Formats: sequence, structure tokens, C-alpha cells
Amino acid sequence: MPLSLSNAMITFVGAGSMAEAIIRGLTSQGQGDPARITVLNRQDRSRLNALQQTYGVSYAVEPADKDGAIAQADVVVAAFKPKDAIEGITALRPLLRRSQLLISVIAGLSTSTIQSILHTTDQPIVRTMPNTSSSIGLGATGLSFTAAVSEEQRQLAVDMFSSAGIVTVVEEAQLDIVTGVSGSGPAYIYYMMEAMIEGGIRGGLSPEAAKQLTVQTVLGAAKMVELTGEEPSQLRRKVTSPNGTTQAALETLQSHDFSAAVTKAVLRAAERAGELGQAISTQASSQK
Ligand SMILES: NC(=O)C1=CN([C@@H]2O[C@H](COP(=O)(O)OP(=O)(O)OC[C@H]3O[C@@H](n4cnc5c(N)ncnc54)[C@H](OP(=O)(O)O)[C@@H]3O)[C@@H](O)[C@H]2O)C=CC1
Ligand SMILES: O=C(O)[C@@H]1CCC=N1
Repeated sequence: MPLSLSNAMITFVGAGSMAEAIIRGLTSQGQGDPARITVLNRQDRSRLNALQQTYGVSYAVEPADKDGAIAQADVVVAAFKPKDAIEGITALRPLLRRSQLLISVIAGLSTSTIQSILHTTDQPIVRTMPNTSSSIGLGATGLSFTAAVSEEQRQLAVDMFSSAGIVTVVEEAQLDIVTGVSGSGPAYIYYMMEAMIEGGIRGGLSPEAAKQLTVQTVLGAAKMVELTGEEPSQLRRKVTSPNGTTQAALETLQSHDFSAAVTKAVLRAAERAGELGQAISTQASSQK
């Protein structure tokens, strides 16, 4: 039977926010079968229990069971922090078969560094940059593939992340800027929302009303861009009456270099992804 999302065994190595976002996206959209999903981490058993209770996935705790969960998987998802990447990928080295697909969600970590830690270029690797909105089926994921990834495995990876949102296949070099735009992006919007809510409260609204109005405003604005097909700049102009309230607000934002600050933030996140990747690469080389 060809490998697909409906029959693939998927093991998550790492059970944090990102693993949960993908698992929730996969299972709540009815695409991934919880019975085929196993999660493991280093030590936090209560976390594994919680994931089992919530999503019906299996987990492995004992070393032999963890090794078994990796060995039996069609897809192994590396979902640990960049600082744990060398330890985590090194531990996979003796366990992975060349037929298994390794998916990394680790910011900045290049496939060439993974290949160097695994001592092979033959392992099929998909490097991804998802975001936490995958948990509600509204994720935005960038993907790139190494040459060893088969057509079937490419489709499986695209299907896996498409089940939790949109997928854009990019050259690996672009994944750092994908991180800057959409990987870290939800945090910029939350930051903006925090500030809007604060403004509402300072102006006299109750915290609940300020939050409700802010949430609906952000939802509505994103949906307007999506559904009208109009550019954000066009939609902005439609809100902005000459000499009106929006103009006054935007002038205040401009006086604080809002637009430049956001653009710089996106580029800085991308640069930081590169730094994280470079640090892992340097450390991996020094351990050879
Ligand atoms: N959070 C986000 O918005 C996004 C994160 N990412 C990427 O996802 C990755 C994970 O981030 P996030 O989920 O936030 O991190 P968390 O800190 O929430 O989770 C990390 C998990 O990795 C586990 N872990 C660490 N080392 C190992 C190991 N050697 N073997 C098995 N499990 C291990 C930890 O287990 P234990 O607790 O037992 O130590 C924990 O379950 C990062 O590399 C990040 O760059 C990508 C896109 C968005
Ligand atoms: O902050 C981070 O490093 C991770 C990667 C993208 C979002 N969160």
C-alpha cells in the first residue's frame, strides 16, 4: 500500500508546543489517526500523559520503547529546541533507517548539519518551519526537501502540514525568512493585540470588552485581506478618512517608525534563525 497520511506511523521526538500544535492540527482535522501517532520526550512524563489524554496518541517512556517507537515509524518528527539538536539528532543516528522520513521543525537547523550529524546524505529529510496556529488548522508552514526524499514522502509531508493549514514549498535558503514572517509571526500579532487591549483599557473599556473588540478586529482584518483579494495597503486606505481618527493613529505609529520596526523585526528573526543554525553547525563540526 502506498505511504500516505492515513497509514503512516508518525513518531514525534519532542513533546512541546510545536509538537502539540501539529498533533492537534492533524487529529482535529480528522486526517491523522491518533493510533498511529507516538510522542516521546526526555523526561516530562506528565506532559506525555496530558497529550495522550487530550489527543489519544501513544507515548513511550522507557529507553527500549522509545527506540521501538522510532524504529517502527515511517515519519520521525524532530521537535526539540535548537540547543538540544545535536544531542537529539545524534541519538537518532543508530536508529534511523534510510527508508524513514525525518522531518525537522527546528528553527535555523540546516539539512546539511543534520546530514553531517547523521553521517549520511541518504536520509530523506524535510526541513519545515510551521507555526503554532497549526493547532487550529490555520498554520502557515514552509517546507523544503533534500534530494533523498521520494515523491511519495514529499506528498506525505505536504499532506501532513496541509491538514493543519497552508503549505508553501520553498528553497531551503528561504526557510529562515519564512521563520521571520510566519514562524515567529504569530507573536508579533499577539504583541500588537496586547497593546491594542491596553489602549482600550486605558481609554475606559473593560478588559473583556477591549479583548473581544481587539480579537474580532484582527480576525476581521485578516479575513478581509483573504476574502476581498485586496492589498493590505488598499484596505488600510479605505479605513483612513482624510484628517480622521485612523490618520491620526497611523501618524502616531509612523512617528514611532512602526512599519520599519516590524520589517526589521521580521529580518532580525530570520537572521537569528541563521545564527542558531550556524551555532549548531559549528558545535557539530567541533565534536567530530
Ligand atoms: N513554538 C513555536 O512557535 C515554533 C517552534 N518551532 C521549533 O520547534 C522546536 C520545538 O519548539 P517548542 O515546541 O516551542 O519547544 P518546547 O520547549 O515546548 O518543547 C521541546 C520538547 O523537546 C523535548 N526534547 C528536548 N531534547 C530532547 C531529546 N534529546 N529527545 C527527545 N525529546 C527532547 C523536550 O522534552 P523534555 O521537556 O522532557 O525535556 C520537550 O518536550 C524548536 O526547535 C523551535 O525552533 C518552529 C516553529 C514555531
Ligand atoms: O522563537 C523561536 O525560536 C521559535 C521558532 C519560530 C517560532 N518560535
